[in-house]
Amino acid sequence: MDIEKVNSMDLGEFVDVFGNATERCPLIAAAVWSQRPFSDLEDLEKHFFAFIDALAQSGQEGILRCHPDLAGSELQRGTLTAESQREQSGAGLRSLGADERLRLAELNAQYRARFGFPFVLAARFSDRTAVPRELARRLLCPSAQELRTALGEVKKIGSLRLADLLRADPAKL
Ligand SMILES: NC(=O)NC1=NC(=O)NC1=O
Repeated sequence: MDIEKVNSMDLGEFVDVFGNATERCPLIAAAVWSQRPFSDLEDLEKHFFAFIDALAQSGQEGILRCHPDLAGSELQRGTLTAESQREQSGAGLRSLGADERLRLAELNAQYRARFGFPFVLAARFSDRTAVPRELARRLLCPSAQELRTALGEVKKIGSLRLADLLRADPAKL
């Protein structure tokens, strides 16, 4: 899809296509739409990120809370969004052993209890051994630093998803 096609979209089309660039946060796409026209993918991405950066901390934490746990109940139940499903499967999280899954569930629960939002990491840059290692490491970080780190992961996920969408053939959308 080329950027001219993106710039020609009405609000409904734009949110249909880009609404899940940030997991379960279509509001961001609805806000970014009004910033068109975009010069290229990088410019589009910049507007998504600027929206996130401009939010109050409560809004930023809200974005994190919209993310399903890695290897959590939604993965088991098959209720993940298509993008999350692909990302988590690609990291090998669908084939964890019972003990691996239990350890991740425990670490996710500790993390959420400490920070008040779920552990978020760009699964496409990770794998089944790195996820628990990163979770255990970040569990020890100061809250303010961890919020920044987690939002950085949201941006990595968004960047990959936007790149996929811009590469996608509109006929298949
Ligand atoms: N909690 C998460 O980090 N979730 C996810 N990361 C991804 O890359 N996809 C997800 O669903």
